[in-house]
Amino acid sequence: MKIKHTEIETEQLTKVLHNQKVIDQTDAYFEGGRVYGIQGDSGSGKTVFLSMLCGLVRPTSGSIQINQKLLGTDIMQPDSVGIMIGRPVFLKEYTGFQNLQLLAAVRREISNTHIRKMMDFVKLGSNERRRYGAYTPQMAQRLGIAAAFMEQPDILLLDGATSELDPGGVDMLMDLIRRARERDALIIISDRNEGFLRELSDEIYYLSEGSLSAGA
Ligand SMILES: Nc1ncnc2c1ncn2[C@@H]1O[C@H](COP(=O)(O)OP(=O)(O)OP(=O)(O)O)[C@@H](O)[C@H]1O
Repeated sequence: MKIKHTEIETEQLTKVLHNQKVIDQTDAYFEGGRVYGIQGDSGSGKTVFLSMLCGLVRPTSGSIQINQKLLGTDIMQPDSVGIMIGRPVFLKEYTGFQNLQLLAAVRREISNTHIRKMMDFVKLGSNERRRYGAYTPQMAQRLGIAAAFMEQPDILLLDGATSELDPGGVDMLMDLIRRARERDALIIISDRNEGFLRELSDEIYYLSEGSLSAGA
């Protein structure tokens, strides 16, 4: 049984891009069992912030600790993380199922049966033989969601995860996020769909001029 309680803490986190402080000396604390919504104008730095939390972008200065381990020094990425940032990237010649199998082969924690169940859950089960290259944008988004959630990660970072989804798809994603919260996952979402963000978030933060502030 998992006893670990997941925590992410940033201290004086700063990212400079093109002489602009996109993130500016930001202190933040996130913990498992909660959903955090990040709002902010286009270009305010939401993607950069989430990309730093999973080790995809290195901070200019300051630190990120995940379960007391320093990201970039003790660990290069979180041990257990599901990420949806930007468009999903998969191999075009492989089917969705084969793409998920490839990802699952890294950790070897889940079986083909589990992957098949996940494909069914995101409503791609009936398209098992279709190559990813022939997927519609909505199918691609659903496969990205399956990839992010299938190993039941401790941390979920979801940036624009509702884009391309129809209302049924948004409901499915909300269901997955709620289940993840129930098993104590730490979830941070940034999304243009404000209703989705407000409905799910335990806490909302606004990112403006490089700083996070608590929202209403
Ligand atoms: N790889 C990069 N190189 C240089 N500048 C970048 C890079 N990525 C982002 N930026 C800049 O950093 C700033 C923040 O971008 P970011 O994509 O994080 O904003 P955002 O809040 O996610 O926007 P949106 O809501 O439109 O997705 C922008 O000014 C952007 O131009």
